[in-house]
Amino acid sequence: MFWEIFDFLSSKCSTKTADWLMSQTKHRPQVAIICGSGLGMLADTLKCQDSFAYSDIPGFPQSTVQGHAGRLVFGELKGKSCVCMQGRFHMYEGHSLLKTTFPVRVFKLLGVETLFVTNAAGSLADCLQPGDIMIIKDHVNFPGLVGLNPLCGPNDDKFGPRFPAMSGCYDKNLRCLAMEIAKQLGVAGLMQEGVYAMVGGPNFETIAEARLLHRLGVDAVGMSTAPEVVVATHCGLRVFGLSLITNKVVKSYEDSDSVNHEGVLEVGRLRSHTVQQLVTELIGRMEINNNNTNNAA
Ligand SMILES: O=P(O)(O)O[C@H]1O[C@H](CO)[C@@H](O)[C@H]1O
Ligand code: HPA
Repeated sequence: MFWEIFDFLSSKCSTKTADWLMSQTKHRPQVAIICGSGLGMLADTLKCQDSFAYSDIPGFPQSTVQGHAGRLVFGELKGKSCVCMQGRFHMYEGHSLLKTTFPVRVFKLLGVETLFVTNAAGSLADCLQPGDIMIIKDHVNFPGLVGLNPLCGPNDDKFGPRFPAMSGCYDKNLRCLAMEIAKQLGVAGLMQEGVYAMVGGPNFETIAEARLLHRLGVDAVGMSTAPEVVVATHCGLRVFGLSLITNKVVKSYEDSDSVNHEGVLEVGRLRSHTVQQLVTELIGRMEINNNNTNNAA
């Protein structure tokens, strides 16, 4: 009974939010971008902007983390209609996973076909340095593996199947195109593909946890992204993801370094221009399949 009411309300709520947004803006986005910590400037490149504070959007959660402004910005980038979240929601803020991923379903209802996710992450791989940009090839959803998954509860068949496949959830063609663009921009030296892992946060990892993640084959770790990608893949969106490496995760008891959120935001500011260039070029050059038939509407 609880789940039925919960499911009914969340599905109704995303429709209400999408309808409200469509009544407030003429933009009909094909691409949605979620900005990670310190990467909110991606929204500044959009032309002909319409923007809304999350607090003014019916049903939208609120951002509480520094570096996440809490604005939804519509506009155009290289001739493509886009919507950009300047600020995402994290499980550690106390949002349910359904709330955390709520905007993704709203995007689906708006007609979005491709989701760009960006995040700040700590590197475990020795070859990834602060300032490098990792194209996400795959993820390990640690909360999801123990049942903290936004798709738990009754399945909403309007959005997707009960048991969605997650292999190949980061689109291969977009990953290849991104690498090609990086070469043309002369920043290929900063870029490589890797595996992102989501942990619950909000504390950064202990040394033992860092060593465990490293041994498991994780290249970069953060506290977001996987739930958004799971929900996007469930409802048939194409996904492209970038992690900006903001720090090395401490893996040695001899190492006196320690990570903090200010430092994470600072690297975001330093690399903002490159991330912006990559995302803009990729959006400009990618083909839109228009396969969002919007069955969920
Ligand atoms: O994943 P994003 O939102 O980019 O932020 C990352 O940076 C914050 C920690 O500094 C955490 O929220 C972590 O997930
Ligand atoms: N760990 C987890 N999340 C993060 C990190 C990290 O080292 N850096 C940025 N977000």
